[in-house]
Amino acid sequence: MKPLEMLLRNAARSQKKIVLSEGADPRVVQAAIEARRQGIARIVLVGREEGILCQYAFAKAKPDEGVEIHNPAQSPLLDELALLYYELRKHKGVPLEQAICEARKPHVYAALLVKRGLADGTVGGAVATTAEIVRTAIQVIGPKPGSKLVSSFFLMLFCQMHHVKKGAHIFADSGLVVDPTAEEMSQIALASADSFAALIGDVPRVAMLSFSTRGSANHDSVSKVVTATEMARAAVPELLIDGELQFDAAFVPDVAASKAGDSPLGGDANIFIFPNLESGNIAYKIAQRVGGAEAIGPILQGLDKPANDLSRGCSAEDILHMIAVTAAQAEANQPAKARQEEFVS
Ligand SMILES: CC(C)(COP(=O)(O)OP(=O)(O)OC[C@H]1O[C@@H](n2cnc3c(N)ncnc32)[C@H](O)[C@@H]1OP(=O)(O)O)[C@@H](O)C(=O)NCCC(=O)NCCS
Ligand SMILES: CC(=O)OP(=O)(O)O
Repeated sequence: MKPLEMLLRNAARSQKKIVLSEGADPRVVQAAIEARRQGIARIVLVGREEGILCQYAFAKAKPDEGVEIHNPAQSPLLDELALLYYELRKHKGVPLEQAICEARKPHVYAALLVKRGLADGTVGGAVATTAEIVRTAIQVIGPKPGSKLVSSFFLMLFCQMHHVKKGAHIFADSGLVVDPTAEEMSQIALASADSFAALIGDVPRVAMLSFSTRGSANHDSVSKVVTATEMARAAVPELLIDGELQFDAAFVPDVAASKAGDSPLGGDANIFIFPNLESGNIAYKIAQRVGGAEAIGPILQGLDKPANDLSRGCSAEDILHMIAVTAAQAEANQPAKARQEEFVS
């Protein structure tokens, strides 16, 4: 089964409640309509009710029983959520009055719903910038126990006729950590390997990318990638990882054979870790816009609960796919015991 079909089918099975913080955006409403039509998730749309219903009317549709509309300013949950925000941020000197203002902001309200356990995950960023969405996710939902670094990745689906290699790949970090240290780059690699296994169910094969292969160039930024690879290998010896490699040596078996004949990846990596956000962000947009890859992201990893971003250039279909990914992350997060109880009841 194709990775996207698998994600959509698994989302439909789990019936998670996903909050869309930009509820009145026409692409968001289209995605909500399609998510309900395909039975992928229950949806909370955050925003002014008139604006949201207006978009439904344009689309000649009406919200069904699986859709809730929350206007933060009029929500009966506002006081409780503002208090929760205050508790989370008072150690940073945030006063209660400011907490109330913050909780009225749609993306903050959405993250608070997830933090409070009233929804399973949130998606925003069709309008807001990545910095706004990510800062809120980090401050409200927070890193999961044992994880210091929150990072992001794109699920890149190669499924066009011209794609010689088809299937799911990860590009990271293409959205969040601007200039990772070697240690941070190794953490991004390990988190991406876990995300790939959880979402796609395949064995991760990680390439640590550079403009150099096996010492063909000399520079501090090359040394960083070599050190990051060693750190990741030391932390998880069984992980299939190699670096420093150029993209062709990581992706094309013939080139791998000539440039890095000893590479355990053999030019068949499925996870590509970039040395910085410049290369990661530019690469995903070129692969998407020139190469015709389907790009789902930025998907955040290392958070306690799912909160995901979008590119402002996204389509309704991109948002639909992100709803499915968010549901899959929520399902993967859920302890096995809780899943069993849900299954029995
Ligand atoms: C994510 C981002 C907004 C954080 O930057 P910032 O808000 O200036 O960071 P700050 O240093 O002020 O940190 C804000 C909070 O987040 C925490 N934080 C920042 N980055 C973090 C990370 N990667 N993991 C975990 N925590 C992080 C800080 O510890 C701080 O916590 P606190 O408020 O409780 O003290 C920043 O990394 C960024 O702008 N990234 C690029 C986003 C972007 O434009 N991408 C391109 C398009 S996709
Ligand atoms: C991920 C990303 O690049 O987001 P945007 O296009 O909104 O800047």
